[in-house]
Amino acid sequence: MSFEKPHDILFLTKEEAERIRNVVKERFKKCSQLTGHAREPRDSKSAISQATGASLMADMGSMALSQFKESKMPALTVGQPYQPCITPWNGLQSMKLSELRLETHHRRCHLAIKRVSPVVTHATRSWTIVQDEAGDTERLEIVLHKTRHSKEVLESALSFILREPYFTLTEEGEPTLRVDHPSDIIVLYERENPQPQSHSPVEPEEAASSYKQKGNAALQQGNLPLAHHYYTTALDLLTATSSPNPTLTRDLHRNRAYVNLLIGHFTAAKSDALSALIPQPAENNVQAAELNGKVYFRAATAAYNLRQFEDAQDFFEKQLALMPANKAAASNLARTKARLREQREGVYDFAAIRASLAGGKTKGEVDATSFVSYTEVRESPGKGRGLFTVKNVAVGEVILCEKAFCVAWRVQTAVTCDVRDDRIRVAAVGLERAVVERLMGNPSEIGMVMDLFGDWDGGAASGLQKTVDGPVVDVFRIHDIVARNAFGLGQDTGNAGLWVRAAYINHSCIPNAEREFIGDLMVVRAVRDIAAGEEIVLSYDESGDYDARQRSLLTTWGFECGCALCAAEKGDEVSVREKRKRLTKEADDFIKTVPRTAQRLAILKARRLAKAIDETYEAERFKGLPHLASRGIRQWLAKGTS
Ligand SMILES: C[S@@+](CC[C@H](N)C(=O)[O-])C[C@H]1O[C@@H](n2cnc3c(N)ncnc32)[C@H](O)[C@@H]1O
Repeated sequence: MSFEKPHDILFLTKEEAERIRNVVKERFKKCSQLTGHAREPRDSKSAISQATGASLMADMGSMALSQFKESKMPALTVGQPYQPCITPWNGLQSMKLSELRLETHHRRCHLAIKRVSPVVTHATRSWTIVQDEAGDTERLEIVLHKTRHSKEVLESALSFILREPYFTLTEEGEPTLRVDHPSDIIVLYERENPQPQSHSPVEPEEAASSYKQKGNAALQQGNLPLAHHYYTTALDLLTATSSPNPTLTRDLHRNRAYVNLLIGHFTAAKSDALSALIPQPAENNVQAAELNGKVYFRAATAAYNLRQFEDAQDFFEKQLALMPANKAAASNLARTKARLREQREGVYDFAAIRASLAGGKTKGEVDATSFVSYTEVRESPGKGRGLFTVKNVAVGEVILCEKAFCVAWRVQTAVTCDVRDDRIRVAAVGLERAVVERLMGNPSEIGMVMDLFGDWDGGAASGLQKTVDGPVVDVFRIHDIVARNAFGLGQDTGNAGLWVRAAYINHSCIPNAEREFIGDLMVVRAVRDIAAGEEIVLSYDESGDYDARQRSLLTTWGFECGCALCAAEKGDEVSVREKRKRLTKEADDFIKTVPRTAQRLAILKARRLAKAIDETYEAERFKGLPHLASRGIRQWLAKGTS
């Protein structure tokens, strides 16, 4: 079984890699020379016209402005992490563009700005020209996490607040305000203060009612973030009154629950739905029963998506009690019970799950959940934490089934140059984006993802997940976590995902388990009997070539494997390794070109090749150890002659 991550396969010429490294180094040099220098004012007219032209070119798909012109993939520098702002914006001091200093994080400050040009959109970054109240203009760029709810953040409004603005240089050496962490930019949908100045008790309610109408209109137009904003503004107005109108408050919560479901904010959707319940309505109150039924459906759907199946079952049952003829409620309840069986007992209908994928009915996200109770996370000496069994598991038995936390299909990738180890890699940036977006919408899940292993620990802000301005997700931690914990999905090399339980499984070249994927459900099975308390180990890289395997483990995962097989292979003469490599290549080419229904002569050749590879493993030193290099040809033989 392979643990290969498609996004780590990189085909760059030496020259191209060197060029990327030089661009990065050049920028660093410039940045450090300019640190703390005062900002030069920009000519606003020419900045706006430059952005307008660039936006047109970007829209036309022109690559002329891409910083790495020859590279097919966009390039990013990684490894200069800084923590997101953790102070609410109104606790930060206001500053002006004219006060910006180069290569500086303006801690404890905020900038209020408005957009004055179109947005220039590239694959991994978007930029625009902004103006402050003094009329000064500057460039503003969002790197990677530039969309929310499939909309460009910079295009979603005209006014923004930047918390603790970072002023730096682009790869081309142009000064820019740069946003990495999505929580460092606050979108202001309206410039006016929604809080009425009058003190009459009726007015806030009228204003709230009008915001509700605006929210409904935005919802009808499909502008979900704006609808969410209006409902929230209305609720804030009502909460500030001494006796908020209960019907209007419930209407707003019910509507916002719906929007939250649509934008994938399941924690908030559940809480909104429960706040919209009409308490103890009369039994013959048909309208109340209908509204409460709707609300239970929304709470149940949110709980289902949060994989809180006990709650989902309870809410669907309550919906069904209020709406006995509702067929969807009955089938949703049955689905929820099936999830509970999977979660509690590990009982899966794998055939049905496979069938649900047939004909490309879904992208691959199956309706199933995780079963983890045969395992626990513990320290694994020399390897950080690991996943251990809590009971004896027989060969072939399922140890763990896990539904992906997040999957990116046909994942977008980018070349990264990591300044910490000067290595060029390809990162699954599409998966990073999807994880960040999921966490920004569901802060209750931040802790379990941030607990995974990554090189950047988040510094002083590592435990913080929320301020009054909303969730805080450190994108640099997510980058490192995805780099060390994501898997490609089986043979389909275009997809990648994050499984937060399986992410604790360490590597061994002599694994005791293997995994397969049914859509985004990972199924881990024992390949030999495993005793209770033993560590589960998978092979991250199955290459029979010792040097290639070590290189991949070191580059992608940051460790040198010390298993018994590696120790034995390390002792091989270089000439033996070379011979094994040559024979393995011959075997690989043979497998690729000769069909499994092969004739006698081909079978004889395959046997000869397998034997020759096996003979490169010295019998005494490799006693009891697998011969990884001959595995491919032996599998061909097993299938071809069966
Ligand atoms: C997917 S995580 C596995 C869980 C991780 N050990 C933890 O503490 O969260 C992968 C990381 O675990 C460590 N690791 C995995 N297998 C290892 C091994 N055989 N020897 C040393 N470190 C290993 C490496 O740091 C690697 O980048």
